[in-house]
Amino acid sequence: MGSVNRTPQVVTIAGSDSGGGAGMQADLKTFQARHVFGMNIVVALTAQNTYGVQASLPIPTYFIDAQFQSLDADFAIKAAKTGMLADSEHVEAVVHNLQQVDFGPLIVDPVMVAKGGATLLEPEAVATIKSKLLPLADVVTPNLPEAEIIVGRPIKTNADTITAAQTIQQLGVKNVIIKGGHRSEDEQAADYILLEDGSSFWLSAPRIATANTHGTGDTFSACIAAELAKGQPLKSAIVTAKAFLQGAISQGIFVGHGHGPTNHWAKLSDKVRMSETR
Ligand SMILES: Nc1ncnc2c1ncn2[C@@H]1O[C@H](COP(=O)(O)OP(=O)(O)O)[C@@H](O)[C@H]1O
Ligand SMILES: Cc1ncc(COP(=O)(O)O)c(N)n1
Repeated sequence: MGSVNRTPQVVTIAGSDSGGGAGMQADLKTFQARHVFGMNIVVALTAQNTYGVQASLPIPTYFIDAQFQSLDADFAIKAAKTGMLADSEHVEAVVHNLQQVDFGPLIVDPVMVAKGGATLLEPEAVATIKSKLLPLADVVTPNLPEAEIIVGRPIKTNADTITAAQTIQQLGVKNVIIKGGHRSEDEQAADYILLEDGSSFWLSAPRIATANTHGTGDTFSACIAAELAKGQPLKSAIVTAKAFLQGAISQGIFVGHGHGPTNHWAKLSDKVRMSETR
């Protein structure tokens, strides 16, 4: 059947956000906006809104296996991303399944704590992510607090960011992106990218003063996966993701009463700048 499986297909392996702004809902909205066919493997459910996470429920791991098997039996998946993985048992289940399938390049967003403060990954699972999941990853996208936990030291300066990326690369992941969204004192939201070939660069865009940043990290990694599935080289996939985020944060939509989501209908921003140094 020559005509099937020509549409780029992408899967998110993540937690569900009932509020629709983060987690796999942000991923699926991003996939739709970037014109790829999105699928999902649910690892955990959350009862969540723009105020925070009210409850969460990991899915039994046999059901994670079942979802992997259903997708693998039918689709030609060209890129995958992970998000909320809950705990060590669920990280192990995802790793085990990823070893059985070929879903293309893997983007690991090492989600640990929601912006509202809720735990999305039990602290004991960080070691499992480091030793078992990161070696399978083509790209890892920690924010600054996640990168600090992975390397086990504070990241205060640009030089600290660069050495942290090198340390993370040594864990066996080819390409590392340390996102600078949390450095709120910076006028620019600057992300540092260290690629497999040893080259590196910063991607910056003007920091937007807004409370609507729920799901930014999910959206960013989902956009990279979407662009890779369409065949874009990694470097331009990352630049597109940054431009998508800048648009989605600056051209806000307003729902809920707390930290609102971003706008997945927004146009790509032209405010992203790439530089060798900061
Ligand atoms: N206020 C902001 N203005 C502009 N860009 C932002 C802002 N907050 C985050 N970003 C960008 O959004 C992307 C996601 O980063 P971040 O918010 O740090 O991720 P996470 O959701 O994992 O904490 C990065 O490219 C970051 O630079
Ligand atoms: C199910 C799920 N996955 C990921 C996030 C992280 O998003 P954020 O850090 O923007 O709150 C979240 N809040 N919920």
